[in-house]
Amino acid sequence: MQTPVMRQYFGAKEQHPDCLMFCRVGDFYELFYDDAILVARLLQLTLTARDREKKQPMCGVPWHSAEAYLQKLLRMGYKIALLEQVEDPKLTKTIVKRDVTRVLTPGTSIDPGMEASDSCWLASLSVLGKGIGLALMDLSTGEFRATEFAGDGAWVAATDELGRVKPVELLYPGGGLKGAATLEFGGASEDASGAFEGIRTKTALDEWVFTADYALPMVRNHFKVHSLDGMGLGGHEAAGVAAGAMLHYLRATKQGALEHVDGVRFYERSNCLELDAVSVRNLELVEPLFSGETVQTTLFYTLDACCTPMGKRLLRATLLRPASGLREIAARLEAVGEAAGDLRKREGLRRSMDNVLDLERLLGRVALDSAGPREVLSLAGTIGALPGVRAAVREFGSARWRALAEQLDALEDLHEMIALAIAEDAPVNLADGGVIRAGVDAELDELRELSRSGRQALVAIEERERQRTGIGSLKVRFNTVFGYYLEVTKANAKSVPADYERKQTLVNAERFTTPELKEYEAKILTAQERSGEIERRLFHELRRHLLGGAPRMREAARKIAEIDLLACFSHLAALRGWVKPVVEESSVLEFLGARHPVVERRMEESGVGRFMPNSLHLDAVGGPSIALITGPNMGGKSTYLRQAALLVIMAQCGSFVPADSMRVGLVDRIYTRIGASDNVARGRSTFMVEMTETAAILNTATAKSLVLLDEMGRGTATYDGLSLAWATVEHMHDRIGARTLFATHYHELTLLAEKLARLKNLRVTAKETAGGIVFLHTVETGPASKSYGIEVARLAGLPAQVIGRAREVLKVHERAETQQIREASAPEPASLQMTMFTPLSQRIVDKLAEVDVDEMTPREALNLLAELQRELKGSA
Ligand SMILES: Nc1ncnc2c1ncn2[C@@H]1O[C@H](COP(=O)(O)OP(=O)(O)OP(=O)(O)O)[C@@H](O)[C@H]1O
Repeated sequence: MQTPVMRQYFGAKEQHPDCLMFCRVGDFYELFYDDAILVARLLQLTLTARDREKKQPMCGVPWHSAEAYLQKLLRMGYKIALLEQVEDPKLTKTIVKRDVTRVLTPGTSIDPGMEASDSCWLASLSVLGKGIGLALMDLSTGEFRATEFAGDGAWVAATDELGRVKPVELLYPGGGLKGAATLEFGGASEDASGAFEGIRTKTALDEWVFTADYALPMVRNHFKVHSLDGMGLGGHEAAGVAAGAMLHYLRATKQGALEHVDGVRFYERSNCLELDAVSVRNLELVEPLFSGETVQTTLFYTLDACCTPMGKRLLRATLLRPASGLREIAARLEAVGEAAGDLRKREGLRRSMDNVLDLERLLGRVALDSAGPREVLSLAGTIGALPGVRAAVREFGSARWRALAEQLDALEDLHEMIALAIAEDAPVNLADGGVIRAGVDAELDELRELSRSGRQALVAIEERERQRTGIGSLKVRFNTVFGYYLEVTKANAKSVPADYERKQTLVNAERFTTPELKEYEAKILTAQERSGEIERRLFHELRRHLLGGAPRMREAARKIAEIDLLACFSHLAALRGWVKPVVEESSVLEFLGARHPVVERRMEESGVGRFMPNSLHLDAVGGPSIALITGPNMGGKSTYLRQAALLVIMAQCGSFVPADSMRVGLVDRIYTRIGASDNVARGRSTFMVEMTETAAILNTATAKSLVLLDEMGRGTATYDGLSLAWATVEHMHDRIGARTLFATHYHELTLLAEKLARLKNLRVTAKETAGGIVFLHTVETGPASKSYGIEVARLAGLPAQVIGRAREVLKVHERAETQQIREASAPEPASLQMTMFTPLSQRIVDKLAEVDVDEMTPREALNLLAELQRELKGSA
């Protein structure tokens, strides 16, 4: 038979089938059945059972230390429902009522171990007609935004955005995303579904949640507006629906009133220098290429000199979405230049932010009702620093600094509100008392006086009783179970007067009370209880008032982030001697004496070597638009390619760059096809991944894009790879005209320079010395010499005859190949196929050369003939 608790448990489990049910029983959270088996294994807890037959497995964690266990499970991607006792067990005669008071999910719970610079995104994806809506929320800061994708590439663009943002949890319509995608977007869905694999927690919601009729009013009601136009969501129904479904989910999981979520912003992905998920990963903008590697390889790490968590988060977001407007970039660069040039003012500004803590997250904690008195004091401390920041910004004269000083609300009234209400030495927990300042509430002051005098009276009683009984060690003590008592050691128990009433006997001591003590106890405890109530009421009133100012605090946080980011860029520019890039409306990409910011810094830190500066000049109109880079392995080709992209990203973010000079015409999008991907784990071959990425580039790059292609074609047979690389370069040159850097091992491609007017050959240089090849890492004009392989072999000690013979063979091959390729690069594509590579005929020739005709029977000769013919036909 089921016990009442189990009945409650099953009822709750039925409503939250996808959650681990943590059921509060006394001082424990208990888990039952499959949940218990799973959690015991995951958290290494002891599995017990409710019954003798062990048919009802269970395990539990102490309630007061549950937090750490919950966080562990959330990090693993699980969802948890808390089935709490919702009435005081002391006040009920029957079974205590239990309800699910909160559902914790990876996207809705705030991980205290989260880095300040990290965001924890909950994503919601809607499909409405041909449009896809995406909403994103970071509950810890209240950041809420939405966007929309339409047209043929919608599905790919949406999944790409998910790949960039990397949400921890995704909400989607229960009918299944893949189904919806196939329905609406045909073949694209196959690829797109891959992007979801990286998201650990996927939560399907009923499809009606994602309808306009339900979801749009949800948004309007939450923000108390009549129309969504004001938030930029007018005309973007799919985005609005995604946002509404998310609010539904937050309500269903009982996340509270969410006062800090005070608006949802519509954003356009195309309003910035576009970086797809592949490039973000390849360029290691915010995360190392392979998880587990050190973060020091990321651009974010190299550029993070921010003073505040808001600044760090904005830096990260900015690297993922660099600006694409000249005016915006110019304004930032001007501000950075001014602050970089004035050490005193710049340091003044950075120091002014020393006491600025995580304003957004503190506000988030206040809104989610998890902030204690100390955190409210931290909030006050942070707000109190704002006037100083504003004054420091006012020192500067450029337009952006002036605008920021103007717009930064120093929130003096909110600071005063907290400072007047909360005691400076307030405890961590509200329940400990002493939170509200004296003078705020007359009744509270009176009650405090009462309990203070009560306690004084107890001291007096202790002193008097010691005199009276002659027991020097007699003490008045308190504990929550027995209240106040007189404690006397066992040895002295015989000296206790008759009017003492025994309360409790311990091993070494006896505890007593007296009518007088009882009277004081009642007084003190009532006063304390009452003042606790008043403190709670006042604290919650303060919280409500503060939340009234939430939109202003969030706005101030945004301004601080901008100020901090500009200060960070200025600091790096000055410290590292970086220069201001010229960002213009042209088709040029030019840098002189430039360095890879991450590699250079790592070399400096390790004290090994020095980064060799290098230069580049490309011009999509008129000048060379494609640089073909050849040279030995380890020569620095990849570094050179990435460096070009990183400098463009930095410049368009508004940062100075590590170069003697740099000029760049606005780039609309950066494409990268770099090295072997680790997508193989997802079951697609390296070559397939490579070609998919190349296809995306060839289909969507424009004359304003920057394209990096590194070792294209390596994943397949040499001839296939070379042909594809060859055709790709031609297409980039003739049809797209994007500024392109193409690093390759196919030496044959360098001959393309004779045919393509806007292609130039560059080589990374190396020098042969007695001790081996020394990489100079300089980039020069011209194709690389081909014989590095043979040189390496010589240094490795291959016999001189072999090296000599290899040189001869190489020469013959080079001569023949050059001739063939020249012929192949003539316009007719058919001749390219036939003359350049003849692998099949080569195989037939090889086979014929192998046979000894004298040893063959006529039958064998005929068989061979048939076999060769089959091969010929099979390949036709
Ligand atoms: N300009 C430079 N100055 C100093 N060191 C450099 C420079 N460029 C690259 N390096 C260093 O040389 C090494 C090889 O660079 P990189 O990986 O770019 O070579 P690669 O030519 O792409 O090699 P592979 O063809 O094997 O991929 C790296 O460790 C890098 O730190």
